[in-house]
Amino acid sequence: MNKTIRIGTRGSKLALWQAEHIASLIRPSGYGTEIVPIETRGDKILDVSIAKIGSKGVFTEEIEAKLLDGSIDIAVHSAKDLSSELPDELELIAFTEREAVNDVLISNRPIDITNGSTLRIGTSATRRVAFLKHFYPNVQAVSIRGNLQTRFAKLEAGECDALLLAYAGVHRMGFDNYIVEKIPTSYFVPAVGQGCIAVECHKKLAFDKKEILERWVNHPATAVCVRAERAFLKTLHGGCSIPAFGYAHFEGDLISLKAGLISLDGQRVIKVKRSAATEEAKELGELVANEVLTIGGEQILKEIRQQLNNA
Ligand SMILES: NCc1[nH]cc(CCC(=O)O)c1CC(=O)O
Repeated sequence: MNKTIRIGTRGSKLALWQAEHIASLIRPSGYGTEIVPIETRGDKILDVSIAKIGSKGVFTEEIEAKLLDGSIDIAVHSAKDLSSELPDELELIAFTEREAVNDVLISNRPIDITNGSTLRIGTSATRRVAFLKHFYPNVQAVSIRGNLQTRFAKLEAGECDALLLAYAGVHRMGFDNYIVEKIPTSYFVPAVGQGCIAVECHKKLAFDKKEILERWVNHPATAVCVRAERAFLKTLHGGCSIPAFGYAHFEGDLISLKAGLISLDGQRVIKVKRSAATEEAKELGELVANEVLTIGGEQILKEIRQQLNNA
């Protein structure tokens, strides 16, 4: 029996860290691991914002091709970067235990975001730009792309006064010392899947390997929450380029999901919070999404599609 799990991943430092983390969870099982770095379209195109090149699969297509042809066993992704719809032959088999899901403000000097008339905050995620406009109308959002190291270099070079990033990535890359503020999830709701690492595989992956992943890598409580969030996103037909947000966590025995949409100008926030039993995670996501669509989300999505087409 072949007892080596071949792990496909993007080649960025964060992606390699995540793949290495998955390998470290697999290792105690007795199975070996091999990491296979794969370059994606999203890694090559650095000068246009992701929203404009069309988000669908830019960081995953080449990796999924290798899952389909069997040259890797699993692919490791930030759960956040995964499109809500996978190719039919593939599935998500494991989600790692989630750490802090917050966004954080990063700088090399003290920053007061509430007094931000002259602050330039580097970010390119549509959700963060819209939330900045909504909660901190005085700050200026400047588009900063590239991997985390590139973004830090741009901060150091003075292209912005601070960066707005996911805590998870900052922490994994060892940049904790630069965190000047942890922004509460109570109002700055994270992106779907933020802080969680997802493992994707072929539905026909060998049974023993599937069992290893389910037993040693998957964290059931996180998995059920992220599945609720992803059901929400799927019902909106959204990828990572729409300003949707969604965060589920346990409140006692129930999953509580807070999710919604924000208009690109930050003017309108549609937010719904509901809870359900764990067996109903998927239905919870769908229910919340349909409610968001009904109370104004449909209109926001329509406007966003028009604006992205015209950009
Ligand atoms: N969109 C890029 C991306 N994808 C995953 C992470 C960090 C890790 C995570 O959120 O799980 C980041 C960087 C960021 O948003 O700051």
